[in-house]
Amino acid sequence: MVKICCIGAGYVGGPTMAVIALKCPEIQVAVVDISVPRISAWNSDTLPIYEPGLDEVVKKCRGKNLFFSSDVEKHVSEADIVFVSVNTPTKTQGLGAGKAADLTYWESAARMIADVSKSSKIVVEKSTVPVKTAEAIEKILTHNSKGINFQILSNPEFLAEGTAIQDLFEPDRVLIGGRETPEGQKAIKALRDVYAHWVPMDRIICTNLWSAELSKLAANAFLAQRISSVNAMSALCEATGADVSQVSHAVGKDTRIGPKFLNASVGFGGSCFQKDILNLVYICECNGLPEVANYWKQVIKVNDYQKTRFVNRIVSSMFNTVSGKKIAILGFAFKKDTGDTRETPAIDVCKGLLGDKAMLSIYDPQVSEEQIQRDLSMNKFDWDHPVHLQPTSPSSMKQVSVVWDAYAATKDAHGICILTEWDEFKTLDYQKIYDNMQKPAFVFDGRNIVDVAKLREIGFIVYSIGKPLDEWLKDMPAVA
Ligand SMILES: NC(=O)c1ccc[n+]([C@@H]2O[C@H](COP(=O)([O-])OP(=O)(O)OC[C@H]3O[C@@H](n4cnc5c(N)ncnc54)[C@H](O)[C@@H]3O)[C@@H](O)[C@H]2O)c1
Ligand SMILES: O=c1ccn([C@@H]2O[C@H](COP(=O)(O)OP(=O)(O)O[C@H]3O[C@H](CO)[C@@H](O)[C@H](O)[C@H]3O)[C@@H](O)[C@H]2O)c(=O)[nH]1
Repeated sequence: MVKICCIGAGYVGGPTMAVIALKCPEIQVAVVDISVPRISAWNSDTLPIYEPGLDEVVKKCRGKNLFFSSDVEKHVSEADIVFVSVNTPTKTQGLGAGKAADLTYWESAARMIADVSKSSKIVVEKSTVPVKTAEAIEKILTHNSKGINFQILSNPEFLAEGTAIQDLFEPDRVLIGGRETPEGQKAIKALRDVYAHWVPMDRIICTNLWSAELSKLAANAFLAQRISSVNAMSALCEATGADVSQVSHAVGKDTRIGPKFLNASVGFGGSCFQKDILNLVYICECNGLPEVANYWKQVIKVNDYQKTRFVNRIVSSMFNTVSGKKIAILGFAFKKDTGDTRETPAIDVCKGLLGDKAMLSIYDPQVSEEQIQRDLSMNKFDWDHPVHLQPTSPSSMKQVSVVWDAYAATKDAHGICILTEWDEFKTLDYQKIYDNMQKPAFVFDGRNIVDVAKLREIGFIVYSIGKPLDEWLKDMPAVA
């Protein structure tokens, strides 16, 4: 029986291994993590991450051919294939701080594999890593390997949170990079055989190691670049009276461009886009390519501009101050259908409003009060780390209250900011909300989900990103 072990039971390791276990009943899959609470949660009825469809998959396989354990060394030593799916956040200190990937977790996992292995293994990079990481990992493994053969493969993951199970069931592609030696090719085939249980062969792409590593960074950079492009257009739409949804629709109809990933928003978030682009920028700089680095840096700059622009719109619309005013924040997660808040634009928007002394009342159906308080008190990039590896929660902020209902959040508020596109925000009783708010009542829709005409009819002053401006906002500066 082939044995797989995955180091890192996070957003990638957990769902990916659960799907491999489901699709390959004859393979035994162990997911291990240094975090005992995280492993306990995977073994309980309340999984540590919220992901539609995940519960069902885990329940079908757990205890049969899928196991979650904190006995990392035992499972690694027994495995034929070891996936490494640990976090690779942005470095906060030292050389490359604020840009380069922090490979501390990766390196310690590699050293542990070298220490405990007694038989040959295929080691698979599942984490997103800088191009050429496999070379460094190879050195760590082979210098400690006591004659054991390790083959390194790069098999980056392309799932998106909120649709992880669907993405894993029907991936656009599976990418496997390996050495161009007979042993490397044999290792590629072994991993390809795992995915071939459910992924059509023409969707399994095999490349050299460096192409696979770089393709992951490139894919995220291209996706984020589309969002920054449409967000840049949204500012121009507001200045000219064009409607960004109409522009996106017209542009996306061109089959060379395509309709996906053209939704204007308050900015992209999530643990990947910013981190991976900063990493790409750093690699370009290290390779003497400042023009290429600056090109990609601009994607992040436009994203920061979009978040600042949104905050400035709120403050300038509300008589240039939100000091002491209650603002309802609807949605805190970086996108709908996840409880993940890493790099969520809500952190920057809330911090901007808190800087102007607003009183925030926050509601998100999947994010806990503890997480929100922690995010708002943390330094940039610290929130890239898993909760259990973050500094302990500082005392909670007095200007922030977290409530469990959109109606409680909006009661007596001066304004509402929609920061996550949860479906339930589309069907709220906005008349009831309006009746219970201070007047004039403002809605700032950072996700373009509300019916602007209907809300204006009720009496709201509405700002919706990239849409023709409300009379109220027309002569106010876009960036105060
Ligand atoms: N989140 C996503 O949607 C996504 C998608 C594709 C790729 N990725 C990439 O996958 C990687 C993992 O991301 P994630 O979101 O799953 O991270 P995560 O923080 O949710 O999970 C990583 C886990 O690794 C564990 N860990 C760290 N060092 C360890 C060690 N030495 N031994 C055992 N366990 C260890 C941590 O405790 C944590 O539970 C990152 O490189 C990320 O860029 C993420
Ligand atoms: O048209 C769009 C699409 C997305 N977003 C925002 O972009 C961010 C990222 O969304 P998404 O890409 O759907 O989620 P992630 O889970 O971050 O997935 C991305 O990052 C993963 C980690 O590398 C990759 O595996 C995925 O392929 C890639 O889509 C979120 O804040 C979205 O709200 C927009 O603002 N407009």
